[in-house]
Amino acid sequence: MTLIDGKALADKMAVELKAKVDDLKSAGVTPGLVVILVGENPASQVYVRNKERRATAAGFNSEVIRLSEDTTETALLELIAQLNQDNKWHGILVQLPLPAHISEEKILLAIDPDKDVDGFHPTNMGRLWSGNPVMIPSTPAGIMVMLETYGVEVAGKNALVIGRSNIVGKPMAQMLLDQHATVTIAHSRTQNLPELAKQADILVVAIGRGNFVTAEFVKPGAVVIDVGMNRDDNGKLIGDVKFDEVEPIASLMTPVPGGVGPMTITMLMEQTYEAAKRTLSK
Ligand SMILES: Nc1nc2c(c(=O)[nH]1)N[C@@H](CN(C=O)c1ccc(C(=O)N[C@@H](CCC(=O)O)C(=O)O)cc1)CN2
Ligand SMILES: [Mg+2]
Repeated sequence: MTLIDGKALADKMAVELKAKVDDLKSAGVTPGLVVILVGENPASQVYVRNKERRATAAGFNSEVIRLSEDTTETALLELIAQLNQDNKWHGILVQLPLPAHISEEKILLAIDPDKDVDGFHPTNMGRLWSGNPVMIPSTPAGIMVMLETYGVEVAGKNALVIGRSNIVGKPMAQMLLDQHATVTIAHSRTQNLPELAKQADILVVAIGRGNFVTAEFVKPGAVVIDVGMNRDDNGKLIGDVKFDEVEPIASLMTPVPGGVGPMTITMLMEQTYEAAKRTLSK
């Protein structure tokens, strides 16, 4: 089994991005990423800090707007409307999850689709599904880059995506389909899931249950991508795949941590850069 080193790939891409950003700056455009964080979710605080750090390291203009837990939906909508108008920002990102009193759907709909670096706006989801991707969700985008980098042939292969979220499962399925895989989407109510999974050449697991995928799910030689981030009873970070069991069966596999996660923020930076570059030709 070969381990897919997401961390090393992310670091390499960050170096290359810095050079591309320097060129873009010479042409008069500095990519700008603004991140909005509402509330005190500890994991979100870590992710947002990492985004800010990585944006600054890439040479972007970068700002984090931290709002209190009791921020109203109206206030957040007004802020987004302002940022949509501000040419300094090529990417606007609202960190999820939002507090329960704010509608995620309404907020995501308010972001200018051309600044929606997460690719969560229905316009961008529709662009992706109609074969004309512009801004795409960074987690599945990072997985596609990992597959390509590690020479995984996708065309004609059986790919099974376990999980149907808008953030990972659905866009992942479309990106694999776009590369001519035969794609199945499974989820918590799928019957005979181990049997189904055992037919997959490429297995992407984003179901959000620790150690869910065991040896009986995996075809010998399969490529196994683990999007899960769960805590075990001791507080240790674990994936959706039972690593020790699957490792002897798979040909290629992502670890948790150090696999899919680091590539997520890398792809966010790439998309912000691309959005900034597009303003040159406007
Ligand atoms: N607006 C968004 N909200 C959320 C997204 C998103 O893409 N856009 N995704 C997740 C959180 N997330 C980025 O925001 C994210 C999660 C995890 C990682 C990561 O690098 N994970 C590491 C482990 C980190 C740890 O030790 O806890 C890894 O897997 O190696 C990056 C980004 C939900 N919200
Ligand atoms: Mg993303």
